[in-house]
Amino acid sequence: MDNSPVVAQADVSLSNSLLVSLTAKSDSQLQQKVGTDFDRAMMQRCLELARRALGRTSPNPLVGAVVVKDGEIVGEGFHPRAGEPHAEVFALKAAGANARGATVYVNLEPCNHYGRTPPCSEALIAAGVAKVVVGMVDPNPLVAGGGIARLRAVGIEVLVGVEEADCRKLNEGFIHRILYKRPLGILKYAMTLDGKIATTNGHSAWVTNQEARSVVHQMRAACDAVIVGGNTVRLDNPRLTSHQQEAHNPLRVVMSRSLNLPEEANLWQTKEAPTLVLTEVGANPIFREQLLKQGVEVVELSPLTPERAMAYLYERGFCSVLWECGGTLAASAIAQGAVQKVLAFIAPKIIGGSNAPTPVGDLGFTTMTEALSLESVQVRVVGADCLIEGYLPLRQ
Ligand SMILES: Nc1nc(O)c(N)c(N[C@@H]2O[C@H](COP(=O)(O)O)[C@@H](O)[C@H]2O)n1
Ligand SMILES: [Zn+2]
Repeated sequence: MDNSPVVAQADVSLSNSLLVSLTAKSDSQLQQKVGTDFDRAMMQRCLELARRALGRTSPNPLVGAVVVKDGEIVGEGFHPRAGEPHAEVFALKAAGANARGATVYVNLEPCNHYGRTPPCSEALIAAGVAKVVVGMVDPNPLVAGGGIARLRAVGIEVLVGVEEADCRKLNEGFIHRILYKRPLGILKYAMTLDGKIATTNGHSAWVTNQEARSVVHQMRAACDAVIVGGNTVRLDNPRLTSHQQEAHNPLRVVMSRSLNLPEEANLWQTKEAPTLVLTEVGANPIFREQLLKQGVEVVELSPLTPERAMAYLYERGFCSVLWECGGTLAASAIAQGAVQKVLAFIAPKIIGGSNAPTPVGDLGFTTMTEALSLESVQVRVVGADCLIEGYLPLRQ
């Protein structure tokens, strides 16, 4: 009898965006279903609304809210950016008097503090809502259950944990930022089936197909910054934008100790998206001036390391940073704890070349037992390519 994984094979041929979990069960399968089908559908609507501000809310989270009265949506809203009102406030405003006695759905616990804006808990109480359905507790110590407690204290029914896995995934950068005081570092690379990211002479356009490259563009739209090293600028001359009209473009960051970079590069064109060059104190002052004249921001950090870069980007309010660098920088970023998540595109191509570059340089490991085993691994087929996504084990 043929015991091959027929389901996976069949699905792969049917869909080019199929998600196959390598683990026995995916996170959402493992998660107990909370709420009714209607509750879950409303929470998914909140997530959809929240995504409208993808890449634009940091250091704040992505939040959407829906007000439901007598089974009908009477108000919706999302948080557009830090400093502007929260999702709940927009949704309550849209609902107007209909908010009295209504149920409010929101993917993150309503806040209960005065930050840049007043507490949403008080706005919900003032609007006279009867019930609040929450996707996840806010990890922000200023909230951390306080919003839920405040609502319950005045007799508002609160249900927590509806579609929690999806809510956490959408705001994984925000959660990581709050818990670890660093942006979430995501290492993305594209390699051939034989593990090469370019040919021996550095040519890499393109390892993967258009579909995979479009997924990368979407990833960029969701991130606050994308980092490359000087070598990537010299060899690939990338644009690092999201390549979509309305979408957010991340801050494009180049790490270069020497500032020995090309005079002309797509990254020095800053009309479409901003560029920041991180360098060492005093490096190549003439070229530094040239960059500044073209509108490129230059910041000196000594010593210039991935950890220092992430600490700096945290201070700038970033939640997520995409590492699109070569193997040497990727290895230091991993070694210094600047990477938590890996997105590896694998193209079914073989290029060979014993000196062709690979995605991760030397980590100093000598035995296979030292290998970093990714967790919560998911495999997705994207066009003709494959995307493996997973998380590095948390460092103690
Ligand atoms: N529930 C909820 N909805 C939103 O739309 C939000 N932006 C948040 N954010 C929480 O409040 C903090 C930011 O407060 P300010 O915008 O500075 O007033 C943020 O860290 C989250 O904890 N929550
Ligand atoms: Zn709020």
